[in-house]
Amino acid sequence: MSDYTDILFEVTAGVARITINRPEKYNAFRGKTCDELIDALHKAAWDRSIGVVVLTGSGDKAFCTGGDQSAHDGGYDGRGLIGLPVEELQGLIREVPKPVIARVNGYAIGGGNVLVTCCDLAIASETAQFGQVGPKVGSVDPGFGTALLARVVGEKKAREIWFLCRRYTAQQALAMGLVNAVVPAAELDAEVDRWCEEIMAMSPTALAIAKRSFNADSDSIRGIGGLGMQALSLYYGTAESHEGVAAFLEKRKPRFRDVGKEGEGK
Ligand SMILES: CC(C)(COP(=O)(O)OP(=O)(O)OC[C@H]1O[C@@H](n2cnc3c(N)ncnc32)[C@H](O)[C@@H]1OP(=O)(O)O)[C@@H](O)C(=O)NCCC(=O)NCCSC(=O)CCC(=O)c1ccccc1C(=O)O
Repeated sequence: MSDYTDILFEVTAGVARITINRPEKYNAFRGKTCDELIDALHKAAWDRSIGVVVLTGSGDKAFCTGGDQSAHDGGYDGRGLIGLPVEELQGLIREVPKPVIARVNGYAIGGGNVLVTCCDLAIASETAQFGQVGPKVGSVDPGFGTALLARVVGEKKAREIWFLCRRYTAQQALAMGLVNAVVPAAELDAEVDRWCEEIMAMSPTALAIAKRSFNADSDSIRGIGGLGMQALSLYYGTAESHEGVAAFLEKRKPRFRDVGKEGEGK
């Protein structure tokens, strides 16, 4: 695969930059977007001339806002259990044997926030906003999105993020350890370049070993994610989940408690 439609892929001075290029959808991903991201990450992973991967979104509104709700009809439009190979994508960000930096240029919401969580490092513009919205739109990311987030920001904060679906500023994300640095929007690229240059001066093998050893401690979460996706595919078939997607698309508040009785937690 090389003729990408949903992403951009460029390599400069050992840095692979992968950009989700769907600004009209606030860089939400559909099945094809995930497949292209997976393909580009594989390329970057095994090219020895590449030392760092930068993941970002195009434009200045959004880094990524998760699954494309307009491509969601009781499941998304691609392959896998829920029509989006997100667990493969998230796992691959962790498997790439070099640092992956999230360059967060705007909203990192839902699955976008999960991508930030999975990246090794994250650098945000002052205008970035973070949060999970699953319980508001009839979804959840029950793997790295929950359990790894808890490792990153702490159990109480992660539960707050998921249970209340609030939005957090870049400074709040910095304070909770979700990002490494916050800079004015105009300085984002220069800051990311600085971090990449420093990394490029390091031993690639030492970095790869360090990354894998960090991962070893949290790799069991991948199994939880697989189990969770199996449950999510059943949840997507319920009236409760359909109500969340419909409410988002119709720009109204969801009425979860008025719909069918299939789900738990009523
Ligand atoms: C991102 C917002 C907070 C922006 O809010 P606001 O500034 O008020 O602008 P809006 O008018 O809401 O949006 C502008 C414009 O963009 C469109 N848009 C935004 N996000 C999406 C999206 N995800 N899909 C499709 N379109 C989107 C929006 O419709 C507007 O278009 P107009 O044509 O101008 O009307 C806000 O938009 C927001 O909260 N978006 C919700 C994003 C969302 O629902 N994401 C999916 C979340 S599901 C989840 O979190 C589960 C977690 C997960 O990771 C996962 C796991 C397994 C499978 C899938 C997922 C997954 O992410 O879906």
